[in-house]
This record gives sequence, C-alpha cells and structure tokens, in this order.
Amino acid sequence: MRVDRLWLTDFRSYESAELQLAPGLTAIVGANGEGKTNLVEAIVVLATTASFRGAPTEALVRAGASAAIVRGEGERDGRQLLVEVEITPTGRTRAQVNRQRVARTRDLLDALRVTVFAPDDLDLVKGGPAGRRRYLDDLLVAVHPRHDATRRDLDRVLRQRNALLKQAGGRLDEAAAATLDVWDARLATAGAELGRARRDLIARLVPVLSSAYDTVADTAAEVEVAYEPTWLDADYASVLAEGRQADVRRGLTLVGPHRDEVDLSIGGLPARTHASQGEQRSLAFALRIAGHELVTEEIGVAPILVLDDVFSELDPQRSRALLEALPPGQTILTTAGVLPEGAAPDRSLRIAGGRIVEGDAPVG
Ligand SMILES: Nc1ncnc2c1ncn2[C@@H]1O[C@H](COP(=O)(O)OP(=O)(O)OP(=O)(O)O)[C@@H](O)[C@H]1O
Repeated sequence: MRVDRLWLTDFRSYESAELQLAPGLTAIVGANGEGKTNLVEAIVVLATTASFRGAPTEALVRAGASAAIVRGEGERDGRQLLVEVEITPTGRTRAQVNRQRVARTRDLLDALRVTVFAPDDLDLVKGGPAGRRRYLDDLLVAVHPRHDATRRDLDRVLRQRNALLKQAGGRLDEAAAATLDVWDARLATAGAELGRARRDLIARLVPVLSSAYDTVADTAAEVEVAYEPTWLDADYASVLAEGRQADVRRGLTLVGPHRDEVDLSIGGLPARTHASQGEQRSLAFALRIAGHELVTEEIGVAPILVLDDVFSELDPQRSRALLEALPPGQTILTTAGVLPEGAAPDRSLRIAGGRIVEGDAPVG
C-alpha cells in the first residue's frame, strides 16, 4: 500500500502543491510552522476524510478558499489507486476512489490505511482512560470493521438513555421506566459485545506491544494492559437493573464500557504515574506500532506509517531505536530538527517559505 504522488489544492496553508513520496522512507524537514504536519495530515485525510489533530474538518480548507482538494495516486495490492477527497468550508466532504464516489467514510479503509504517531499520543499513556478506550475502540474497528456498528449503536443508546435519565429529574414515571427497559436491553447487548471484543483485542495486543516496547526502549521490561470490567463478568443487564436507582438519581449511566479503566504498566509499575517521560513516549509509540502490526496481520498489507515530529522529544538513542524499529512499508516522517544518526531516508523534502523542494535532510 503506497501513496506515490500527492496533489493539494487550497488545503491548510497550501494553495497548490504537488509532491512525490518514496515507497520506503520519506523525510519532510522544515522550520516550525512551515507546513510539515499539514502535508502528512493530507495523507491521513485521504484515508479518513478527517484531521488526526482533532481539528474540525472546515479548518482543513485554506482560509478564504471555497474548497480543499487532496488527491493521491498510489498502489494497493498491485492495483493502481487514485483517491480524491474534497472538503468545503462548511465541513461537507466528498470522496472518490478510482473516480467512483464513496458513500461511507468507512469504505475508504478498503483503499487506504494510515497509522499516525504524533506528539499528542503521549496522552495515551499520561492521560485519563478515555484516550485509551478510544485507542482500543479505533483499533478494534480497524481490525474488525463490523465493530463500527457496535460502537455507533452503543454511543447512540447511551446518549438516548442519558437524555431520558436527565429528563426524569430524579423520578421515573411508568412510561419512562418502560422506555428505559428498551434502552437497557440494547445497551446490555452492545455493551457486552464491545467489552468482550476489547478483552479479546487486548489479549492479541499485549505480546506485540511488549515486544515493540522492548525494541524501542531497548529493555526487556514487561508491559501489561489491565482491563477488568466487573460489569462484564457479572452480566451487564443485571448490573444496569441493580444500578437503575443510582442512575436515575444522578441522571446518567454510571457503569459500562464508556466508564472502563484501561491501565498500562511497565515492569509492574503504573506507566501513567511512575514511568519517565521518555519511557512514556516509547510506550505511546509501541502502542501505535503494535496496532499497526495487528492491522497489517489482519489485512495482509502494511498501512502507511506517518511519524509527525517524533524526534524532538526523544534522546538520540531512543530516536535511533525508533528508526530501527520501523516496520517495512511506506513511512513518512516530519522533523523541524535533524534526523537521528544513521537515518537514511529514500527521499528528503524540505519546506521553506511554503515551497516544497527536494534536498538532503540533515542527519545529526
Ligand atoms: N486552514 C488554513 N488556512 C491557512 N493556513 C493554515 C490553515 N491551517 C493551518 N494553517 C497554517 O499552517 C501553518 C502550520 O502548519 P503545520 O502545522 O503543518 O506546521 P509544522 O511545519 O508542522 O510546524 P511545527 O514544526 O511547529 O509543528 C500555520 O502557519 C497555520 O497558520
């Protein structure tokens, strides 16, 4: 799977840009604010139609322009691939694969997959459980797209159930109780399905994660992922029934997959509170690489790997280890500084004054 050429029109800071990527490693170098992340973001947009930085879709359109267009030409499973995504300032998106309109964003996954590792991923380790739940559920959908429906169903029913609980204002009348029964039955089914799927995914993930961490951190520390939802083993439907009064009093659903803890540890110590900053960054990278490897195993081809500004926070040894740990396939990395010693990108692009030119990347 590759993107060989990329064209941008009115995307982020680029009025018009064209670039060529290597089948292996491409390095994009430039000063802060030059537009390096904008370029890799465009590649992610081809696979998802969205920003990986959490920006609203309309922020992807160059200020003042009427639409942003990203076009990528590449290869998937030996076949030529042309993906085009158009975004308007109101946030409307249109996507085409090989000139055929794609109805659902999810269908773009059949054309392109991208794994992104960016500085904010530190939050996967350092932040609260919501980020880790999102990581697991995103990976679940990437590995088994059918779980997209489970996840959506769960989100919908939780919203409806919480709205009903809030509306009840602490007291349920008969009609509201009957509606709640319906939501509870749906929540119990979707919740248990997601909980079990998360558990199975973690069982597959942990060995891959441990080995990725050992490579990047150059140690043999054991990495664990603790996911122990008691509601799942106790039967979610009964737990919801028992907790109904408390839910009504608080006006929200207090127990379930949306509140689960997912704890990471390194060598038996909680990574969130005990690991050093460097260890946390290595673990965040290992989480992305492990996910990347599971998806590769599942779909039989490696997604495109994007590493956005990852060396600025790592010491030279960890940066080198990270480069050495890169799985085979197409990788695009950005840096505002120098590449780690020993780095030998197949193609180097430099951005200066908004222009993209070919040139050697500085290696330190
Ligand atoms: N919709 C937009 N329209 C016009 N310019 C934009 C838009 N979105 C972002 N920019 C500009 O793009 C620039 C940021 O680009 P980008 O985030 O790619 O920088 P970078 O090279 O990755 O920087 P750093 O090294 O600091 O992370 C900013 O100058 C910003 O003003």
